[in-house]
Amino acid sequence: AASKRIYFNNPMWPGEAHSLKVENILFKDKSKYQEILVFESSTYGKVLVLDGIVQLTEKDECAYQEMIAHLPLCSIPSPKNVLVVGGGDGGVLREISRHSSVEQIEICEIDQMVIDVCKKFFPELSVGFDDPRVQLHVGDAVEFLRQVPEGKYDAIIVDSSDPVGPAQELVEKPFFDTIARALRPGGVLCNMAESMWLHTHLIQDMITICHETFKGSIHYAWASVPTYPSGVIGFLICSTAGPPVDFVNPINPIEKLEGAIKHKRELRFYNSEMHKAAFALPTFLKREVRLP
Ligand SMILES: NCCCN[C@H]1CC[C@H](N)CC1
Repeated sequence: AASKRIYFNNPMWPGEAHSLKVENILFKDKSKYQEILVFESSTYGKVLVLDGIVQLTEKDECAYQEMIAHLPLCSIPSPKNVLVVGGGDGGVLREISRHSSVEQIEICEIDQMVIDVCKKFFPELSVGFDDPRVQLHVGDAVEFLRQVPEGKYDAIIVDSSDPVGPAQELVEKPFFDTIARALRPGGVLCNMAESMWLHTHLIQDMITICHETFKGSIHYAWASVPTYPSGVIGFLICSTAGPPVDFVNPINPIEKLEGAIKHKRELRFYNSEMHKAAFALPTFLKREVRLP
């Protein structure tokens, strides 16, 4: 029988849709926060979908998880305390665990069902939860960050879904204020920053907020992720003002990860050249978005 296709339309990308051929549906339910779907695709392996938006596929998740973790962690000298906001699939945890300097990895994910579903269907990602340095908090990161001691983290990674639904508040100023307070001087934030082809207004709004909130450096980087809208995803890397010794250097990685520690799973996307290249921006973006 002709296999089914799922079309991914969304008001976040009007006038276009991405589709994937479906072999079979593996899971479909509603959590307290969102609809969760897992299916076996014909060409991208298993796929996780939240509220009708592709979150990850087995084939291309490496690009997003590796870049969102290593762009910040290779920009500061020996990160120790790291916080992940979102990231309930465990992929970012898997990547952070490659850094031998890291002593504690906290994660605040709002939806327990996402964690349970990923442990069942995406062991290649949820393996991240097995690292003994990981401490899981299930709850709203907006509240979680309010009670975090000042200056606790060297790095915070916001691995969020789109700002429609549970992740709405994660692009608003009050949230960025709590992030800046939770970072040590010279600490670094890396958050998901949508598509340069589709969302330059949203990117500009986030950069304006970050420019007011983070007194260190602000950089925009991007990577190719074929199953995300327009095939690319951006990252905002912001640092708090810090003493010169902690100079954050996003563009030229100071931590060479490739040879660092033997990890059961090889890197598939990240390397130092890709790290540097990620910060090269097309002319239209430099024109449309005022990067400080
Ligand atoms: N943790 C998996 C990735 C979550 N981030 C994605 C960014 C792009 C969005 N359109 C979908 C979620």
